[in-house]
Amino acid sequence: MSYLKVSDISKQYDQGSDALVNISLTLEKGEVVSLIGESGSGKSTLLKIIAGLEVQDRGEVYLGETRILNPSQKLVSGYDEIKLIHQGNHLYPNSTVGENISRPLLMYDKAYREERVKLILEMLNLTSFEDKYPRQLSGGQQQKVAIGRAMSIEPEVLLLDEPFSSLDTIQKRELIEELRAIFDQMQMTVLFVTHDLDDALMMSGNLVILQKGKIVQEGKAEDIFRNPTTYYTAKLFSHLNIISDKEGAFIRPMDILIKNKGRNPGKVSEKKFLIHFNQLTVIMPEGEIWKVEDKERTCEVGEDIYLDWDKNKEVCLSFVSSDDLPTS
Ligand SMILES: Nc1ncnc2c1ncn2[C@@H]1O[C@H](COP(=O)(O)OP(=O)(O)OP(=O)(O)O)[C@@H](O)[C@H]1O
Repeated sequence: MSYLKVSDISKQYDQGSDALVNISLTLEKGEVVSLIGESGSGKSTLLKIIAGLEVQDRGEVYLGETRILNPSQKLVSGYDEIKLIHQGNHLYPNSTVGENISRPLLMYDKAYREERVKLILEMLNLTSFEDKYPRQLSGGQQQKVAIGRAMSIEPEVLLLDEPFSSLDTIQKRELIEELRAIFDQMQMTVLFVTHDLDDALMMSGNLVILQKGKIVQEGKAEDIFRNPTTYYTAKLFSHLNIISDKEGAFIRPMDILIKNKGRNPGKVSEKKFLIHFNQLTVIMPEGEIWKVEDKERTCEVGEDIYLDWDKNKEVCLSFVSSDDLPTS
């Protein structure tokens, strides 16, 4: 039996606009899943409903055998077993790191509190910061303290709602890697919400993709990358070049081979130096604009090149709405 079960959840804030539509998903104990979706796709609403902090119109959430009650069904909303952490989780500015982490443990005896705080500080590599105040910490360290505070009462499930969006890319990657190792070690069940695919992949290879309140695809990242079912999921991973003589077929810039002669002629109109390759903009015979990765960095603006690719690498979609495609 699944551990965290979200069953057929729907939610409308205003009549006529769906925030969530028939959302079902399950997490096993110790599973870490990244939930990705653009702004307004319903990610925060879903996490709040899972945590018992928002009222859904339909559907249920279970943690093991326990049904999670929403604020209309329970006097004090929320559960110690399910902790929601977001960017706005402010620390108490006049309390030290140690005091912040021990705050939720006030009703426990002193010895247990001290032991738990010590353990969390060690786990998060924050022992030397125990007596410091939040203002003396970096943004990443403050977020770690917020997570430590949520973990102090030993929750079963952590729901992370873009908690690192204020951090720079390097800080964020290091923190995600560090936390992932801790979650594995503690067998913590985690749903990590982000709008950034790189962050999602750093945290977990198991993805759930949300678009306009609906789950459009879920599974292993590699499978979604190679076999996306919608244009939106395909486009999350990279730019897609439209293969004009094949309906619903696309080729990713990284899957294109650049040749001196052959088929698919094009003219390089722009070259951008990126970390792992030069990104070329190529004008194709019918005026289509393609993006191509020049890994050898040999092509120049104005050059005529020929493009080739393995047919197996083509992304073929059975339905593409004209609204999805770029207008050019
Ligand atoms: N309290 C509210 N009252 C009315 N509408 C709301 C409320 N909260 C969210 N919504 C609407 O519900 C939809 C989903 O919002 P939600 O915040 O869950 O999305 P999100 O994916 O978390 O977005 P973001 O990444 O920008 O935080 C949006 O259209 C939003 O405008």
